[in-house]
Amino acid sequence: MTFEVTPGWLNWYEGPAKPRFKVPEGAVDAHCHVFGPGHQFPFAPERKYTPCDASKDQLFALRDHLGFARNVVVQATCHGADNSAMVDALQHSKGMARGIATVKRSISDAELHALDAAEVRGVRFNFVKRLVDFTPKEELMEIAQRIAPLGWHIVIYFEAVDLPELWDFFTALPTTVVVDHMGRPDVTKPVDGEEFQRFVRLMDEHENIWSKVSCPERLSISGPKALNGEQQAYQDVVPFAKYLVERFPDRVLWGTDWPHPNLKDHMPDDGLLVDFIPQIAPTVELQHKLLVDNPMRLYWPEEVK
Ligand SMILES: O=C(O)c1cc(C(=O)O)oc(=O)c1
Repeated sequence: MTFEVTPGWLNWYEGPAKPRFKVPEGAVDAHCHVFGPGHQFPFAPERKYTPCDASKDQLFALRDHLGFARNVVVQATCHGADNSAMVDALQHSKGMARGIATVKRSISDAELHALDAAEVRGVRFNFVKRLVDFTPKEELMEIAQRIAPLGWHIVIYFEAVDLPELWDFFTALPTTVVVDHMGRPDVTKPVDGEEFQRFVRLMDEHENIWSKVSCPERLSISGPKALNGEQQAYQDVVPFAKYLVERFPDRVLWGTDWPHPNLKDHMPDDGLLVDFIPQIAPTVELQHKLLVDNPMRLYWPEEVK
């Protein structure tokens, strides 16, 4: 099957810079995706966008180039609840990748156990309306109750304005909960303003809630863009991510978000995205927690003494 990409689609950046920031040994890129390839793993009929291909081999090449050791591959919405491209990536990673799946309520216990055997460690619940159709909360809660005994966790993706309405549901989830991209704050608003502080309170009051301090390229309004060697990219996002890293050092994760679905303005140089890390995690200790200790505890606990 061949697919035509969504008009205006930006392909991931080829030939990224070698990062100047040397990530610690054993670092984990805890949020990335694979897309297809479409001829091998067709995109889902219910998808809201059709991306370019971004294969597991291209992902692993990027991992090595950036100096990372491991990946967490998050099911992209363009594959719906067909996790085969993501699982195929895990199975070819030599144990160096874990996965986050999307599942429907109709999934059987045997299918869940097969995903577990393939090193899937969680499910993603997506509330971003441009990406997915609505799923009733009772269906999601039923899935949550079924995956909890596997020791899995739940990844949630939502926009900051929707947090009040989703608060009760999120805080009732029975597992560790990981928020994608800091709950997508509006970075034109102040860090100490009501909206971001609501998110901080969510993490403050609920010790099972973690955050990915990822996607400055998605959230930034001011730039500058991570292109052409820029070492001070996305200045307006720095205070938000740094705040979370310093306040919740043991509950933050970082990921490239490669291949960066749905960016409209520019495609960042992933090498320069890595150079963003010391802006938000300014000490060696914070960097080690963010890139090694925290993701290892969540995704490879059997290797953590
Ligand atoms: O903001 C997005 O467009 C986006 C989309 C997806 C996905 O389609 O799965 O994942 C992300 O992490 C971010």
